[in-house]
Amino acid sequence: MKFQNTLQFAQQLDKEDTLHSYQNDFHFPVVNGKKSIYLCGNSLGLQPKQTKGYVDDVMQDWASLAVEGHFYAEKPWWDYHERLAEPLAKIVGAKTNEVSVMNTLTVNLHLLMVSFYNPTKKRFKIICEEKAFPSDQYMLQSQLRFHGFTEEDALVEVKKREGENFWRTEDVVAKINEVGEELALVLIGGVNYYNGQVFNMEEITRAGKSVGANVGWDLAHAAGNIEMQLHDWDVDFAAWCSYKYMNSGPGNASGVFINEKHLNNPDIPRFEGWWGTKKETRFLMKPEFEPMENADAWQLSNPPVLSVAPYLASLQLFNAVGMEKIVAKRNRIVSYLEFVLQEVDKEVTSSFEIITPEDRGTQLSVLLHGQGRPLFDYLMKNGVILDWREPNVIRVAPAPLYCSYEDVFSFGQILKEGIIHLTS
Ligand SMILES: Cc1ncc(COP(=O)(O)O)c(C=O)c1O
Ligand SMILES: Nc1ccccc1C(=O)C[C@H](N)C(=O)O
Repeated sequence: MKFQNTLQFAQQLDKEDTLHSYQNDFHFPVVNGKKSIYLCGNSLGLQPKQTKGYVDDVMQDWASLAVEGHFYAEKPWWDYHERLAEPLAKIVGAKTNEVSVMNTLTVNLHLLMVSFYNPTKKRFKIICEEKAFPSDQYMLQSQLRFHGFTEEDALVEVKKREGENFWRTEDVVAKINEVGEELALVLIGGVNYYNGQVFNMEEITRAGKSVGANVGWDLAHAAGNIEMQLHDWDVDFAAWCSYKYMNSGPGNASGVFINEKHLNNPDIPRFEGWWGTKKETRFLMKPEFEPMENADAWQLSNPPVLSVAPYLASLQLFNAVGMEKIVAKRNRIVSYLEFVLQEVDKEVTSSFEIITPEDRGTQLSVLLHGQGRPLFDYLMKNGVILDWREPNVIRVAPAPLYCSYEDVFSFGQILKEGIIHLTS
């Protein structure tokens, strides 16, 4: 489709957009008395209007039932998290028994490494992407130290090529083959937080498995953003947070995927707690741990219901729409965003470049050579909410459920005004 950089054209795209009305289901921050243009769903998704009801229900049950709420609330708390597995499995391409919701992302990655990183003298190396999200770096470094290795010995980072802003799949695969029999684990962010690149998870997983390594993915920026088939790709494990594209609220519960083939395998080590033991016998308070037969075996504690409830609300919305429609809109709105940025670049003597490669989801990362931080500040002051990543990147992510083409057009106009304002 040939795009035009006019308000009328953007409004026409909105008219054709079957997801357009979903923006009314979200709360938007107001800046200067006006609804903001929210392009930051890759960091914190907006609050769906129906979420409060889900949380209020829990508060009400707590008030009126107190401890009885565990078993007699309308949605009893003791198995509240089970309601999330089916809708969530659809989003990440898993079987229902392979998915669970618990803890938070970094915690879950640590717990999953307990199960899937069991180094030996011969096979102990981990492959990750260079400049992974810092929490992932700290997690990997501390796991290595815990097992008696050092980063220098055991952490292999796949680099981008000189002068390029993205990773090449062939370089990841070549590194996997090079490390070969020494490779214990591949653990990469499925969508990179900085440049927005979508890794070829299927091919990289295949390569990792072919040399005998475990393969896991940090899907913080992937869940609710791209379509995945974790089960069919034979991924061993994955974890993601729910507060970005999945709109479940700040610091909220994380999702995990554990491949069915690893469930009920007594040889896989695991840190355990009472919510991982069989429901049927849990309250007999026996000393023996009898694992749940699904991914819930990794649960430690009784679910933080107030944090899981918003995730359920959000999943209900996601499933009502379906990932297929979300991805179709995402492709179009990101292409439109790219077009609008290119138009701005033509109209004013700016100097920025989009560093996100073609394999992308909802986010475009824009490297600013010129104005940098003042331009970002200008955008924020003028009602565009996006984010800044050191040293000089703004990340722009029009989440398909609540961003409109008009938002993208207006962003382009404000960006242009900002550049003119700062260079005049
Ligand atoms: C790729 C990635 N990994 C890890 C994290 C850390 O998540 P959390 O603070 O929820 O553990 C984030 C975002 O905060 C992230 O984007
Ligand atoms: N949870 C947060 C709390 C405070 C500040 C940022 C975050 C983020 O989530 C950052 C996000 N992971 C990112 O890709 O930038």
